[in-house]
Amino acid sequence: ATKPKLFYFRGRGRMESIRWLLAAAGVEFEEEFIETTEQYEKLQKDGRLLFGQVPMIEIDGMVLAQTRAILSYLAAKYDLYGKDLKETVRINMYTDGTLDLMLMIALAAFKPPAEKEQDLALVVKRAKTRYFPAFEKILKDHGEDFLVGNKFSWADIQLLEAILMVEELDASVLSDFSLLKAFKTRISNIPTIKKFLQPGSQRQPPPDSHYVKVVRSILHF
Ligand SMILES: CCCCC[C@H]1O[C@@H](O)C[C@@H]1SC[C@H](NC(=O)CC[C@H](N)C(=O)O)C(=O)NCC(=O)O
Repeated sequence: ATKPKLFYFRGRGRMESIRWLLAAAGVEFEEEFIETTEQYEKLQKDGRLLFGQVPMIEIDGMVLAQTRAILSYLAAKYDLYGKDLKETVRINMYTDGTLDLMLMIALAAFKPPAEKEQDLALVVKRAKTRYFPAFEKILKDHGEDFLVGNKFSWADIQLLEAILMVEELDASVLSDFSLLKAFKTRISNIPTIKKFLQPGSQRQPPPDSHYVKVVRSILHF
């Protein structure tokens, strides 16, 4: 069978959570990195970008857009989406939260230095006062190894991704969250994730000025 193919810039952005979900599910995927306006405009002209936007992924004979729609499809396809609707809605709540937090980081990369610093300080504050306390409580109340139904799900994958991303901004961010520290170790040791965390995997590095320049030049903003 042909592997899923991802179309995005050579960076994290909105595509990184899709890379994480595929990797955690043990699914090999290919990428076409959009580095020039010509590439982007060809995809648009060929009608392959629903709303003229990326992320776009080709999978199972479909051309999919919209990050959350893609993530939901993959979670369901690889049995990472709960055993019933009540578990699925919890997974959606948790992943909407971690996606909100990660998109704050992604967008900060495009701000001028002073504003970027303020935005990233706010990300760490939100993580420490809003998001991580919520997940610490969920783990405490639930008393299981995973966030939902004591089975590994998309919610666990994305929380680990968010924890690691915030730790890149402040390495001590989990100091007050002992259950999250244990969660991080546990989920990082899941073989498919452990492999994805090794150098040389398809995981993208934090956004740098080159990446910002390329995206700006392609999207003309
Ligand atoms: C470092 C991370 C990248 C930051 C920049 C990205 O975040 C977004 O704000 C823009 C890009 S991602 C690229 C952007 N894509 C989206 O905004 C998709 C939003 C959609 N709701 C989704 O979730 O997939 C894009 O194609 N824009 C062209 C344009 O709309 O005409």
